[in-house]
Amino acid sequence: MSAEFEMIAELTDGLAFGSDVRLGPGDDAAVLVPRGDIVITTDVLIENVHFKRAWSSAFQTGRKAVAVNVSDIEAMGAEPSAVVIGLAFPRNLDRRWVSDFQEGVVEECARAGVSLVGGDLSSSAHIALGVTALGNLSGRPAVTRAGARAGDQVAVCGRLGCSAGGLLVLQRGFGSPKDLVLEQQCPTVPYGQGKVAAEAGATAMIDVSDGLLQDLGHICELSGVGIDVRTGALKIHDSLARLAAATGKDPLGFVLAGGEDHALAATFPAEVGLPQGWLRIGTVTAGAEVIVDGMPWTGSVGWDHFA
Ligand SMILES: Nc1ncnc2c1ncn2[C@@H]1O[C@H](COP(=O)(O)OP(=O)(O)O)[C@@H](O)[C@H]1O
Ligand SMILES: Cc1ncc(C[n+]2csc(CCOP(=O)(O)OP(=O)(O)O)c2C)c(N)n1
Ligand SMILES: [Mg+2]
Repeated sequence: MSAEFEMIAELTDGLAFGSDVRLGPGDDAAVLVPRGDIVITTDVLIENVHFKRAWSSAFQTGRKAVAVNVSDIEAMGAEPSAVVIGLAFPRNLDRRWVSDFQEGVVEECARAGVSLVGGDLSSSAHIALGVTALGNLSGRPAVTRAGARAGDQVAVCGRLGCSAGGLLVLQRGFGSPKDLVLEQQCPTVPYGQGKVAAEAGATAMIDVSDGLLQDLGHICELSGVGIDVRTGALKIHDSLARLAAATGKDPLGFVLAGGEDHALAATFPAEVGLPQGWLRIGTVTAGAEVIVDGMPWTGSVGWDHFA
């Protein structure tokens, strides 16, 4: 067998599949049994842009590749079902990196409740990952970015600011606070909460990947509304407060604009009781943009690949 096919056989040996997988890896394409409308999303992760081998283990990178993609499925109010992963890496990369990466992929797939149903391998100068995730709506409508209405509550579920704090720690050559670094190496996605929010009546939803203010701005733009964020309602994790104090930074900067949180942000009608684990952080207004404590925000709103 060629080295490539041997590797594929190793990577796909012993995978477990959900009940909606008719055919997994090994053929030209996988076959899934849909439950209602299907949602599909893709994100690439590039070495030295999204992760560094010196900062994250292969296992953590495998987990992150799945987590950041499934997070978009959650944000549509869907139940994650399957992922396919394209993996390109240098010919001389230690094969151990690839097998550890795959262990991380399999671990996160189990946490997220998805089946790995296919992929692709290629050689390349740097490690590049392309992940596509699918989810089922089971008869529910998708929760888009376009449904927020003035008067709605704005709420989040998940951790804000920790991943960006961890990035700063790593950039400065440190390894602690450990909880922040772990969040950067692989964000904690609130799996299952997308469907919970949808069933609770969420009117719009997004996963926070580029920074809370920037991502809430997408809801404003597509819903034709404004959002007023109340900073007093935001949770600032203890270790983030310590990092901010030690580096002379405003902890709110991490929480409002850090990015890679993969928390869910959603809007709910005013009369709805928020599901457990969701924190109200603001209100949808009749305006047209995101404001903070009633004022325009002059700081960074988040990550831009091409700025
Ligand atoms: N190269 C592309 N071709 C087609 N659609 C794209 C492309 N890049 C991004 N999009 C679409 O633009 C929207 C915003 O993309 P992005 O900011 O990456 O969203 P997210 O933060 O949810 O990953 C998504 O609906 C995505 O599918
Ligand atoms: C080596 C390295 N440098 C910088 C970052 C920070 N960073 C990279 S991408 C990104 C934003 C999220 O990525 P993106 O590709 O925009 O995801 P999407 O919004 O499409 O889900 C951030 C904060 C990082 N994680 N690793
Ligand atoms: Mg994207």
